[in-house]
Amino acid sequence: MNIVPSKLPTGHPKVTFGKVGVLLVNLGTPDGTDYWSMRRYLAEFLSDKRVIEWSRLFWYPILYGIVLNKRPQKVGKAYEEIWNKDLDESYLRTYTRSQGEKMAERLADLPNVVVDWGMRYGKPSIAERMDALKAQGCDRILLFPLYPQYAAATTATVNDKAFEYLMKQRWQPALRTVPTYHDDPAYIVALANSVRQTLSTLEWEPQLLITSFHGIPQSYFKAGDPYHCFCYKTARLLREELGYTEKQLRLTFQSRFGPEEWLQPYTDKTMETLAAEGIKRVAIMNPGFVSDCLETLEEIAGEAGEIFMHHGGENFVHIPCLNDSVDGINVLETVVRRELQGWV
Ligand SMILES: C=CC1=C(C)c2cc3[nH]c(cc4nc(cc5[nH]c(cc1n2)c(C)c5CCC(=O)O)C(CCC(=O)O)=C4C)c(C)c3C=C
Ligand SMILES: [Fe+2]
Ligand SMILES: [Fe+2]
Repeated sequence: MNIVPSKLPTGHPKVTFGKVGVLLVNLGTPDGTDYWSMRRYLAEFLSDKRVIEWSRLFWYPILYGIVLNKRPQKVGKAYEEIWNKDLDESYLRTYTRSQGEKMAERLADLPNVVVDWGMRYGKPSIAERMDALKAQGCDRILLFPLYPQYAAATTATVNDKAFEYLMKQRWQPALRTVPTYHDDPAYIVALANSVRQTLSTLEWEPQLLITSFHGIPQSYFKAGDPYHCFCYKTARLLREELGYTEKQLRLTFQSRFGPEEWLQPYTDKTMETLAAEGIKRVAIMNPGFVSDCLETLEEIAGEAGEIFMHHGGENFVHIPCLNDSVDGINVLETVVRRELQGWV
């Protein structure tokens, strides 16, 4: 409920309150595939201390001297291959917007709840959308980093950014952050349904299902990041839900960046050796990604498939992420309604 401005004493600043905001936040994405858009995006992303933990004194000369000169062109070409040409944006932004819109429809029975969406890097920024929620009278905000498996490089940096915004506010909204939901039954069932759905369209049967998660450096894992265990738990629960044996489902880690050792087994290396093991029909999915994006469409559906076929594979299918499917929104709605308890 908002105080009607006409009832306020003369000279009293306008006050709005009484609503609850739900802010969905994904990683982010460049505004375009050109050099400068890519460079701006990568500079913001790769100067985040939660993403690259090396000392700034060591990392910045490499970032500004080498990475930001070469990588924008290379990665821009990869983005071009998976760009949503209809809306002139990446699919990550298309799906995140659609998730926000569909979530708002699902929560229509809660008239005091306002749903919005934003990105950790690039636009729309977390600060911009938190400002917009406040302006609409949200004095409580549920912040939902869209990562089923908590990691410092993803969930924590979204939370950091929201708290950084709060540091500058005179009237801070109360903030709740959504915890890891890697073992939520709604999430596991939705993943299993997506596997069954894709496999039902095939004329062949996979010998192996690979669950490929984004990796993190080994050093982050050794420093206590729980991400590794959360990925393994998701994969185990999915295997049990599907009724597969341990041989029928394998977990791998993708998207290595830089010279460090990352979590293993690596997805690309695994794809090279499967056929030699006698595994020639493979399905692969990315349970850690709420939306399809560069890392799933280009690196897995594209590159990983090519590696597999080049090394003797015969059949390959990529199972899409949950995206804005009915099941995908069911998962997000289940988590949001649970975390809103006591506020609505
Ligand atoms: C050290 C670098 C990186 C860490 C650690 C990292 C962790 C991490 N990332 C995701 C999800 C996504 N990453 C995406 C792209 C991407 N990731 C890195 C680096 C690290 N990620 C880079 C440099 C990039 C940009 C592309 C590139 O230059 O290779 C994306 C896709 C964004 C898109 O617009 O499509 C996602 C999503 C997770 C879940 C994670 C750790 C758990
Ligand atoms: Fe990443
Ligand atoms: Fe673990």
